[in-house]
Amino acid sequence: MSATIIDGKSIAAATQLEIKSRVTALTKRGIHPGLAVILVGDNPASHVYVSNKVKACGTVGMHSVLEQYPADLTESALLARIESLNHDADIHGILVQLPLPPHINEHAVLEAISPDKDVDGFHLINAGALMTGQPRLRACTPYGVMKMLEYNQTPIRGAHAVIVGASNIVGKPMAMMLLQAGATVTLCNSKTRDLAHHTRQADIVIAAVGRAKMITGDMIQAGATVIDVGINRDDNGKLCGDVDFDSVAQVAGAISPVPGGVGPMTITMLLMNTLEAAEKL
Ligand SMILES: Nc1nc2c(c(=O)[nH]1)N[C@@H](CN(C=O)c1ccc(C(=O)N[C@@H](CCC(=O)O)C(=O)O)cc1)CN2
Repeated sequence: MSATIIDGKSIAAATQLEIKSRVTALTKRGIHPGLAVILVGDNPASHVYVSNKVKACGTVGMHSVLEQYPADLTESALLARIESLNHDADIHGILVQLPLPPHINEHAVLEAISPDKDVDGFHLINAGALMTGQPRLRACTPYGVMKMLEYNQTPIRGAHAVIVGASNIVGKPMAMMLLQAGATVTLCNSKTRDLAHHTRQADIVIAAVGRAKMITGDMIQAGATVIDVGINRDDNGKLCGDVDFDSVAQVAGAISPVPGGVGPMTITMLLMNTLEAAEKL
């Protein structure tokens, strides 16, 4: 293996130290940043993610509340709860864990969160602000990827970045952040013809397509930086990303692992957004 490992766990720990000192300073001024996390239903992975988010709040000295509701919670009851949190002075960030049960309209829920407390950065106002180059609260996963590229000192201005996966929560905001930082961006999707033709031209590859190990070493330019956003299980049930780590690490200049890469940064940037929302007060 020749690639440098971009260690999300240690970048997350360093970033959390910075967040902690800003939380302490803000608390001394009488504002104690607070996050409300809402979980509807019993998706086992979501349970792990929300409890890790609440635990991380404790690590940096933030106030948090975890609200868990059964899968048959009505959409109107959820909207009413969000409206009440929008007016709660102790809460600076509101997060509704996705996915939601199918009977609840995800768009309606995300738009119900006050844009000033939308620490996921999914509200139309925050997505639009990012798109027009005036970022407010940013989507946590791509925000975390930007931090990882910064720590790795990956040149972005003038680089060609290829993103595989065009979701609203990762691919599209990722494209906007890289564009804003001066990259030339190619945004691929599941129907892109000859995907390898695109990825082979990239200085930076962001894999966020949700298919285990689909980006292989022969698809990567020598020396490229490869960030793996995927969270999948391989045939043996082992956690893996969208990148075939062993073959890609032979050719890439730098690579992020799964686990221990983007995941811990997603949670850390949620803390950063909550802090920034409280600081804006
Ligand atoms: N409201 C939101 N819902 C979802 C988001 C989101 O950003 N906001 N993203 C994903 C899930 N997610 C955060 O919620 C998330 C996924 C994975 C990790 C993580 O730390 N993964 C670890 C591995 C964990 C494991 O062992 O299973 C890693 O990669 O090291 C953090 C957050 C969908 N929903």
